[in-house]
Amino acid sequence: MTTVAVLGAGKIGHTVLAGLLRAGRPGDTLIATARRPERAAELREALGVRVLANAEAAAAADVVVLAVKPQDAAELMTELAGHVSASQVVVSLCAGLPTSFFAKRLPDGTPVVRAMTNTPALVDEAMTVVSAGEHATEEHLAVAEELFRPLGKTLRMPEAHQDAVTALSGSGPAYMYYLVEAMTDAAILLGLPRAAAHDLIVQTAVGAAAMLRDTGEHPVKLREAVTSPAGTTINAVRELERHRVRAAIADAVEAARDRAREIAEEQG
Ligand SMILES: NC(=O)C1=CN([C@@H]2O[C@H](COP(=O)(O)OP(=O)(O)OC[C@H]3O[C@@H](n4cnc5c(N)ncnc54)[C@H](O)[C@@H]3O)[C@@H](O)[C@H]2O)C=CC1
Ligand SMILES: O=C(O)[C@@H]1CCC=N1
Repeated sequence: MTTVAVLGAGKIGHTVLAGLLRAGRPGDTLIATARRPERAAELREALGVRVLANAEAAAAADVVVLAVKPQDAAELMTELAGHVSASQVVVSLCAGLPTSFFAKRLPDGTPVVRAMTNTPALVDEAMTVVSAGEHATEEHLAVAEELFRPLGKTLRMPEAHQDAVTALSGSGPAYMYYLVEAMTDAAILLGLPRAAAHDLIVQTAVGAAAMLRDTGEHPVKLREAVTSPAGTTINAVRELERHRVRAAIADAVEAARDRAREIAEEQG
């Protein structure tokens, strides 16, 4: 079995490691790195994986997962100099950074896969999109897919789509939680107890998501089925349109995509 090192085991790195352990991967095939010694101790205790220095971790792994913030990636690559070779696969989770960012800092020919997952990996419901960099072959993409498959769904897309993917499914859970928060406020306005409102909204979100997934119906059809003539739902939909919520969502997703592009420019 391959050895996987997750460099920078913060929120998403920890989530990936925990998911792989849940899927039955032996702890001794996993390595984590952390900046602070307290974090390293936490990871050892919570996950039972090895926690090493970045260079040591990378050298010992077949698959090197980069899970630091994009702003910390260049420094990390300096630390890895001489410890990664073209026989390994580097999988970057860094928002915005193209595979070329890593390729020019790694030995010639090192395969780099750009991946974007999301936090529902915590409950094995992630959406992960993988894209091949210049030296990544079918085999390397398969390695990355195999890594993320236990955490939810995986999809291959050309790297050119990754900034849009980041804005959509990478950041997407935050938009869903924002909607839940807003609906909870609305429920409070209507006088519902907060705990009951939370349960109503969460089950409604879960039910609607299951309908989308299990029926395969177009969302418009599903919405129409809820919207009775001269009923209540159409009044709410009219307000959403009046407040230009559809346009606001388009602007929001575009702004996230633009930020991914900006990160790449800032980091060079
Ligand atoms: N949070 C999310 O939903 C998602 C995040 N990502 C990407 O994953 C990466 C990490 O994001 P988060 O986990 O949210 O951030 P985070 O800040 O929780 O995790 C990053 C971790 O890297 C550590 N770190 C930084 N430099 C290091 C170094 N040189 N050596 C060892 N550890 C180092 C930090 O101490 C921190 O614990 C980012 O590039 C982000 O774009 C990708 C998909 C989803
Ligand atoms: O907000 C961010 O930059 C990261 C990337 C996608 C989700 N979280």
